[in-house]
Amino acid sequence: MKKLFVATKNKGKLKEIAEILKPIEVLSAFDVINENVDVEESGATFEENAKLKGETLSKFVEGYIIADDSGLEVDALNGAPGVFSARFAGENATDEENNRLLLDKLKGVPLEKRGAKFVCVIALCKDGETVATFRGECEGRIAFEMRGSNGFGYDPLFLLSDGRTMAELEAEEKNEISHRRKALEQLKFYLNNEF
Ligand SMILES: O=c1[nH]c(=O)c2ncn([C@@H]3O[C@H](COP(=O)(O)OP(=O)(O)OP(=O)(O)O)[C@@H](O)[C@H]3O)c2[nH]1
Ligand SMILES: [Mg+2]
Repeated sequence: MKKLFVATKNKGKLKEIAEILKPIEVLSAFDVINENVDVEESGATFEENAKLKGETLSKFVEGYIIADDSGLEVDALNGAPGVFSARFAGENATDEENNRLLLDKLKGVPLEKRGAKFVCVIALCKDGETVATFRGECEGRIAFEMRGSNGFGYDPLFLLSDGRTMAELEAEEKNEISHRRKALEQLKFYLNNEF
């Protein structure tokens, strides 16, 4: 079976990527390299950060590796937290802290002005270079309170058009519609011609 490394430390992402890419076998690059590699996500865009992570980690493994840089863009906050989504409430912030800060910043903002989207950029890399990048987006609104316990990150606050939050969806349902699914579909199409 085909194998693909993923340059992520985020277990939630890894699980979704593995599910979506089946039957390709997905392995975390961090499980097979011995060194302690830390990539500074200093890029201004999801594309830049995905490339930084993928290119750096590709030097430690054989063959193709993908990196996922993703986040939430909120209209009323001019696209924030964006590339800072994981560290919105501080460098080692928990999902709960990030969600609370987001609710705080949107206090008093009515539902029609709470538009937001999730963005996921996947970089496909090999031998220190990026081969291609793929972008997926998913639109919604920011809820007034957290609901649901599935998924990760901002899922409990991400309201879909059917009234449920992303965290109220079963894993399979999220993987049908998510930004990550949309980006990975393009990767799958690309790999079919390449891999
Ligand atoms: O509710 C969510 N549902 C999602 O599907 C999702 N995808 C991304 N995010 C948020 O955006 C950050 C990514 O930041 P990020 O790409 O730097 O990843 P990370 O630092 O968690 O792991 P790594 O892959 O860099 O190792 C994450 O931590 C989350 O806060 C999501 N939130
Ligand atoms: Mg990160």
